[in-house]
Amino acid sequence: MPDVSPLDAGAAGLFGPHNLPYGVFATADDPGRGRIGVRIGDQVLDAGAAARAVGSPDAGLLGHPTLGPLLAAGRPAWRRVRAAVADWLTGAAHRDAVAPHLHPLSEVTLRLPIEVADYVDFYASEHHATNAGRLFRPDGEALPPNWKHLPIGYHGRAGTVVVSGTDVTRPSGQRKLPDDASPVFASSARLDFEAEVGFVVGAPSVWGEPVAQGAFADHVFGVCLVNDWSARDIQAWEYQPLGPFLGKSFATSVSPWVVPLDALDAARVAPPARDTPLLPYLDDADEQPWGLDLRLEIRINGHVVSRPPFATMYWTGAQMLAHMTVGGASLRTGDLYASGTVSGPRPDELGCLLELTRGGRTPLRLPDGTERGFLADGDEVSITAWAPGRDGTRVGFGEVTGRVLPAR
Ligand SMILES: O=C(O)/C=C/C(=O)CC(=O)CC(=O)O
Ligand SMILES: [Ca+2]
Ligand SMILES: [Mg+2]
Repeated sequence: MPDVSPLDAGAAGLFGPHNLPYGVFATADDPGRGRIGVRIGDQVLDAGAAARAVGSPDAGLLGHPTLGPLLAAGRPAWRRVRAAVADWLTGAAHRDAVAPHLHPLSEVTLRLPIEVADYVDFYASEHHATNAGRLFRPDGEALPPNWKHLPIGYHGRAGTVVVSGTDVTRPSGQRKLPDDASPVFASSARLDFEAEVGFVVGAPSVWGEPVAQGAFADHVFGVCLVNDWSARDIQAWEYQPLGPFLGKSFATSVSPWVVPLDALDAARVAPPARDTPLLPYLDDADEQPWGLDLRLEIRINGHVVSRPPFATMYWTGAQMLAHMTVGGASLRTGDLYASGTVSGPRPDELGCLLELTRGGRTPLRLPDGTERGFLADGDEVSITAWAPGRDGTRVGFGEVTGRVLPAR
C-alpha cells in the first residue's frame, strides 16, 4: 500500500476546536503530577490551570490528576465543560489568560487517560468474525449460531490496559499445535495485534437496571483507539469452551486521547443492513443510528498494512452497551469496552495479522523486503484514525502504538 495517507495532510486540522479530546499528561519539570489535558493542534491545554486562570466554576472538576471526576459528572457537565474549553481557546476574552497553560505536545508525557474499571472486548465485525471463525474452526460454521442475535463479548483484564507508547513483552505460555501430542511451555510464536475502537464509560448506572440503547450518550463519554494484543497460539489452545484468557490478558494498548461523543455528530451513520430480526432491547430500527464512520489505519514499522473501516461494524456501541447491561450488570466510571477487531470486506481492510496473512500462511511483505506471518521482536504497531467532523473538518484520534520486546 502507498505510505501516503490522508492522516499526514494537515495534522493540526485533525485537532481543531471541533475535536478537543481529553487526556492526562505530565511535564518534564513536574513529572510526578498528572493533569487533565485537552489537545488543540500540536499543543496540550492544562485544563485545570486554565480553568483556575479564568475563574471557571469547573476548576474543581478539571483540577484532578485523572479524568474520573469529570467522567462521573455526566452529560450536562461534559457539554458545559466542552463549550467552555472551546470558548477559552477561540474567544478573545480568555485567550491571554489561558495561553500560558498551553504546552507543546512534544514536551509532555501522555499517560493512561482513565483508571480502567472493568474491561470488555466484543466481536462486532461480521467480516472479522467470519474470517477468524474459518481460521480457528475450519470444520465448523464460520459464524456461530448466536452471532447475529447478540453482540458476543468476553470480560478482559482491566489492570493490563496500558497507554500508547508502552513496550509490550512477548508473552510465554502453553501452546499445542493440532498434531502435537502434548502442550509445550514457550514464548508465543504467533503474536498479533487487533485494531479496535474503545468506548469509555463516564456516568455509572444502577446495579440491576439495564441501560437502554437510547441512554448510550448519557453514559458513554467518548471513544479511543485500542490494540488488543493477541497470542494466537496460546489463544487457540486455551480458549474452548470459556473464551480468551491468557492469550489476550498480557497487554491491551489504548490511545492517550478520548474523543468526546459530542465531537462525532457528523460521523454518525446507519449500521449495515441486518438480515436477522433482533430482540427488542437490541433492535435499533427506531433509534438514531450509532454506526460511526471512523477510518482506521494500521502501520507496522511505519508501513501502512491496512485501512479498516469502522462503519462496516455489524453491532453499534449502543447495542453493545444495552447487551452488556441487560442482565442488570452495572456500569462504573472508567469502564472500557472495545468493539472487537475492525475488519472491512476487502483484503486491505483487515484488522489483524491472523486475517491479513491467513493464519501465517501468506506472509505480508513489508517495503523493507522482510516478511511477517506474525509479529517479530522489535516490531512497532501503530493504529491511527480519523472521522468526518462538522463543516468538512476531520476529527483525529491520534494513535495507539506499541513495540514488541523479546520474551523474558
Ligand atoms: O473466533 C475466535 O475464536 C476469536 C477471535 C478473536 O480473537 C476475537 C476477539 O478478541 C474479539 C475481536 O477482537 O473481535
Ligand atoms: Ca479483540
Ligand atoms: Mg488484550
